[in-house]
Amino acid sequence: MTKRILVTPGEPAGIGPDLCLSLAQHHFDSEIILVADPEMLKMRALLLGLDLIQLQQVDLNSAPQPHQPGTLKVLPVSCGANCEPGKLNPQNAGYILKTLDIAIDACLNNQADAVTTGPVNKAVINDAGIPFTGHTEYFQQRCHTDRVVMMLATEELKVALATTHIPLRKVADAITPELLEEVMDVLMHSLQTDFGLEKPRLLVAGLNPHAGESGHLGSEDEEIIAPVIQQWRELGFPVTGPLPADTLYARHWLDQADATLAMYHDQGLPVLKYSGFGRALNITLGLPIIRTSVDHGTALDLAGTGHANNGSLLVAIHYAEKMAANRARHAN
Ligand SMILES: NC(=O)C1=CN([C@@H]2O[C@H](COP(=O)(O)OP(=O)(O)OC[C@H]3O[C@@H](n4cnc5c(N)ncnc54)[C@H](O)[C@@H]3O)[C@@H](O)[C@H]2O)C=CC1
Ligand SMILES: NCC(=O)COP(=O)(O)O
Repeated sequence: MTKRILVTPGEPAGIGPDLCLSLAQHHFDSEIILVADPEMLKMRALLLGLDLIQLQQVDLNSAPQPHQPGTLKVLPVSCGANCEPGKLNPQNAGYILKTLDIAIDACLNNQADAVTTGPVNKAVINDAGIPFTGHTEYFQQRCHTDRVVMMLATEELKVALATTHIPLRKVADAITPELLEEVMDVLMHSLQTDFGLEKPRLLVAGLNPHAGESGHLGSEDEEIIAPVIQQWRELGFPVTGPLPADTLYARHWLDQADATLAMYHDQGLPVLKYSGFGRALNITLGLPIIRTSVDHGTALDLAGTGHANNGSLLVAIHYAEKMAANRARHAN
């Protein structure tokens, strides 16, 4: 059956709208629907010389039809405020969150099979007076899910994160046995069900330099991370660590693993972006719905220029399609 994927362009001043417009030129087996302001899209299309694309308004009660190149389906949501490429406007924060809410609700109500999100600027949403740390936490909250895990992935490397958008100063306190147990549960379950890895080979990074150097450079590695790893090893899973993060991301170790778990955002993601920026996707594991996303930010400098690369958005949509088909197979 044809799947329905909702795509939110994210920050309207960024490259999200440009990338979404580029989808008209691609083939998808599923139905692709942008949840966005059609007027904003038309203005961006004009700027980019893509104004021949037919924008078709849809509602979610119709049966999904495969994507037709040259056309784009749009579920209309009005920006309500001025929107210039490259210029953030806090007055559009409500619009951005509304597109996410519509997409989340449609998935929760089984009117759509997955949502793929474009990048948002977290600061401008906060500047509008709305506390917002990221899609990951927003989807967790809106789906009433106790624990989710952020994972960025390419064909060759999967990097999951134990903590997401918190200040570095708070990371060590956040690494508790309870957190790690929950993160490992979500991660291992998703690697098994969504990625078909029966016994995932996982490398877990330590928190401190040299994984604590036997306790001389911090106690978290031995006292908190190692016992959680041991629990999984006793269940027969090939989980290795805590490894010094610099060693873990060396080819020697990665060649023996299906996935890696980093303790914080900037421990794992620079490696992923160095090796695969532009062809990676971001997935929120543990949600009742499917959410994939791009591996990059709003790139305000490129909005409206035609120089933004849509590789990651294509990967994120294709992966959402794959996950939706997988879940439908499991459900039958
Ligand atoms: N999924 C999301 O919503 C994400 C949002 N962000 C947000 O994006 C904002 C800007 O973040 P930055 O760290 O500056 O990262 P960024 O990814 O927006 O930009 C970093 C550099 O990469 C380039 N770049 C980014 N995407 C590109 C693309 N598709 N094609 C070609 N070049 C591209 C940019 O021009 C810039 O030089 C922040 O507010 C951050 O919170 C960042 C990552 C993910
Ligand atoms: N660096 C990836 C990132 O921060 C994405 O955050 P989110 O908005 O997907 O939660």
